[in-house]
Amino acid sequence: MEKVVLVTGANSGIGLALCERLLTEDGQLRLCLACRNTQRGEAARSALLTSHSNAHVDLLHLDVGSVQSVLAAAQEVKARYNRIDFLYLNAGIMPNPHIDLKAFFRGLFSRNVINMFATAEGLLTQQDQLNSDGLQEVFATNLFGHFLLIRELEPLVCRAGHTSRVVWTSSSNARRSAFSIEDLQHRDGSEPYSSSKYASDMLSLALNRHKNSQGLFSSVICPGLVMTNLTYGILPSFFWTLILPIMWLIRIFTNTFTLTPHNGAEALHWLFGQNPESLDPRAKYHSLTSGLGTNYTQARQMDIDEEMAEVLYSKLLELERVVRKKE
Ligand SMILES: NC(=O)C1=CN([C@@H]2O[C@H](COP(=O)(O)OP(=O)(O)OC[C@H]3O[C@@H](n4cnc5c(N)ncnc54)[C@H](OP(=O)(O)O)[C@@H]3O)[C@@H](O)[C@H]2O)C=CC1
Ligand SMILES: CC(C)=CCC[C@@H](C)[C@H]1CC[C@H]2C3=C(CC[C@]12C)[C@@]1(C)CCC(=O)[C@@H](C)[C@@H]1CC3
Repeated sequence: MEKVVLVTGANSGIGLALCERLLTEDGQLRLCLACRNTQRGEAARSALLTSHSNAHVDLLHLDVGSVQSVLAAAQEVKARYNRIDFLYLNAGIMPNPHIDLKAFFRGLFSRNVINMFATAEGLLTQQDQLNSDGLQEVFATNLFGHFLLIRELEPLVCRAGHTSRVVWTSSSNARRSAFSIEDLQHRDGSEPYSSSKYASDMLSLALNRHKNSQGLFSSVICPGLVMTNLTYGILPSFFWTLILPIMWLIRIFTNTFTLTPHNGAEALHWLFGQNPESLDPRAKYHSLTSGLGTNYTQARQMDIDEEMAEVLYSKLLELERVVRKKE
């Protein structure tokens, strides 16, 4: 039976590389590229069909940062497919990033240097804003839109006698200290990206608790540091060009500099071949690349408070009720 796979943020970076790898692995797939920009989505679809001419690749208009778009896209998915085997929740943003250069140079000469390059802890802040639904944009895009999508697609992913999978593209930048259960949307802080990624780690755990019995299994991954539109937005492009040789050098010392979207998609691709019952719901699966360029996936335990994950889950359900009422 052909598998149905939906990928959000599929038109570039890690999402597009994942699609390429999945089609190479399984030519029978029905792949749905969920993209907010139809032109960019069409370009990605054409590129995939150039290398996989017999593949089934569909396009879906989806802006995960908009409640109305998520509801409309979910209706469309339910009309097109009768089940979803894999839901890759990969779309993500980091708007207006700011690097603390002082902290960077301090970190460079400290014992924490490897961790700093792997997680960017203490280096990055962002400026977030409200979207047209009155939600914080980073929270709405990286977390809530995806949550709403899962809820809407429950008839296709929670089916008796059938297993479906949700995979979140999280980050090693996810940090417990950046998240507050009193301020889910991170209105008052300056690390909305870290907060939203930590929330996705918790939500994955809660989804497993609530939905495993209905055949839905959730996992989280970190792609490592990958050169994509997201990272190019952090520093001016001439700077990246300048330091790129240094970055390839750093790769000798840390396996988290995966650098290419193909390498970054390793854990996403690896999960595709795994039996969900063999996975650890408390683990984050990291894409890693050795100094010699070999890709592999490693499970690392997440720093998660199960009780807080439950509270987050119920708060998201409550917010869902509120936004549905508005709609
Ligand atoms: N690059 C890295 O080092 C790391 C990335 N990640 C995560 O990987 C994921 C993929 O990012 P990456 O490939 O790096 O960056 P890209 O910017 O290349 O990809 C992000 C994708 O998400 C899409 N997207 C953004 N906002 C929305 C939206 N509102 N609705 C629908 N799609 C949207 C983008 O579409 P569009 O082209 O229209 O903008 C794009 O296709 C993100 O979740 C990111 O947080 C995690 C750790 C490290
Ligand atoms: C390599 C040199 C000499 C300088 C680059 C310094 C920073 C720009 C760089 C160091 C660690 C990086 C990093 C990320 C962005 C760029 C850095 C801060 C991320 C935050 C990108 C998005 C993610 O989700 C994280 C996993 C990355 C963690 C490391």
